[in-house]
Amino acid sequence: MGAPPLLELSGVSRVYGKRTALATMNLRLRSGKCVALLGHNGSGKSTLLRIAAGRDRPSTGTVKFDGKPMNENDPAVRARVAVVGDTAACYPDLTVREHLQLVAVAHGVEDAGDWIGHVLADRMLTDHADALPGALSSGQLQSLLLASAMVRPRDLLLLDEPEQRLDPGARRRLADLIKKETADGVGVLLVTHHGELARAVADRVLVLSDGKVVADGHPDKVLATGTDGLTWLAESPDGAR
Ligand SMILES: Nc1ncnc2c1ncn2[C@@H]1O[C@H](COP(=O)(O)OP(=O)(O)OP(=O)(O)O)[C@@H](O)[C@H]1O
Repeated sequence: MGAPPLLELSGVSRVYGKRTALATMNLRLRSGKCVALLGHNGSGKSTLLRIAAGRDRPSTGTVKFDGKPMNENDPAVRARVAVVGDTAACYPDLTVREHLQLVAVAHGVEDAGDWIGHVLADRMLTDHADALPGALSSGQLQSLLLASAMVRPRDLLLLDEPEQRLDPGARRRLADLIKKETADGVGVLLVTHHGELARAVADRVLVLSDGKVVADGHPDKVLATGTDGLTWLAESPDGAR
């Protein structure tokens, strides 16, 4: 029997009161692959990502990480799953470098100094290494969140709109980062509003609309070029290409 998928959602749905945020769906992610989730505001992308991270429980269905039920509180899960969310959780009195040192220490990474230096340079934060979060621009803060995920071990990387607030150059570096992650064998689940980013990095794209999967396949099949650049098929009223 082959290895189980890194992440497997089976029959997962999420209902809040009377609202179905996520209709029943299945998703498998293998190591070294990137699945991108696209869709309008409120279509259920972040709900799915939170469930995948074990931060929220599905109303139905199961979530397995490496063949075992996903449990965010399991130390093995916390050691192997990195999440870059949409909220900037920084300590106001720790510098950029101290944040990265803290994450490295918390995850048992020894002698992280050189690697932290590399990550700082990679995210264009070297000149801001000694700055407090309050002195960073919003794009630099987003880069710090990404850098925090890079200084710790990970087999699964969950990214919720990581392109937010990044300029085109920083978005290109983000695409390079995601491609390097998958090349290193990390499985990446990417929530994004950016079709170009999804096309650049994803092996598969899922489009959600009102909590339902309305398109699923290779980026070239799912993503079409619209008047304002890449858009997704489901955006056209009749779903036609
Ligand atoms: N804790 C909650 N309680 C009630 N409803 C919620 C909760 N979280 C999300 N929802 C609802 O579930 C639906 C899906 O929300 P979700 O945040 O997953 O959308 P999204 O696709 O990530 O949107 P965006 O692109 O705006 O980030 C929305 O209608 C939202 O209002």
